[in-house]
Amino acid sequence: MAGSGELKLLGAWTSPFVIRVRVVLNLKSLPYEYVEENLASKSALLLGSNPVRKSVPVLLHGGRPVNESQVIVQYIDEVWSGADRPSVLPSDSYERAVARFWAAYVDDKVGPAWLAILFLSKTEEERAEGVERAVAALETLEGAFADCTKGKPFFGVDGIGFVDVVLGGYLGWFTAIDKLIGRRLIDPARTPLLAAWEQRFRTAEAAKGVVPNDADKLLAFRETLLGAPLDIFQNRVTL
Ligand SMILES: N[C@@H](CCC(=O)N[C@@H](CS)C(=O)NCC(=O)O)C(=O)O
Repeated sequence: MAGSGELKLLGAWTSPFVIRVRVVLNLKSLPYEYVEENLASKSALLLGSNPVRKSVPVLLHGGRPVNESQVIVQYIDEVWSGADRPSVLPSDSYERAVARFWAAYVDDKVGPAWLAILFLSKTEEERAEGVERAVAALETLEGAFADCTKGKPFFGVDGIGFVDVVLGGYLGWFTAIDKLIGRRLIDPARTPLLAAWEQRFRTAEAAKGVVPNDADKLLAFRETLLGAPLDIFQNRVTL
């Protein structure tokens, strides 16, 4: 098994993409050095490690960078496998393909809606439209959850898995959205299975201290971003 003494994660505390990696590092009980990046003034290490995207997360393993959160999660799962390290992806090839499909769906559908609601909508109507798009994607995921889990608590085979961490990374910002719109984005009436899943994920040991739950702090952070002419989001978002 590869050594774990040389892991460094470049991140940002609010980033859904960073959070999913941290949850997996916790699940695997891997010690790592966490470096909080200021995305308005990126470090030379970040720019040198991820020159193409210049984004977080970046995982440095023995000094070598791995980029893109879903790639990082799969890398960690492959390198640190075995009986003492719970697997995030299923061992069965077909089930693995299904998990990858739904993880991609989350970032294709929930990700842009999240950005629209919090950062890109200019009017109440545009925000409401973003909320509806998010809820529609969550309804589709509700069906996937029922199909994939057949009564189990998480998408993963034996606990928190790939789709769980990919979707769970957004839950911090969902807390802020809940406060902004005055109701739960993961609506217990429309998506009861996911609403129960949300509570389980938030309280899981691996998510504690990693998934933010302070809506006011997140909304204050959002205000600073909205007030700054940063290119943090518009580069990669297709609405
Ligand atoms: N697809 C990427 C998205 C990463 C991403 O968008 N990170 C944001 C923070 S939430 C970032 O670093 N933005 C800075 C920039 O793009 O300049 C991943 O999954 O890792």
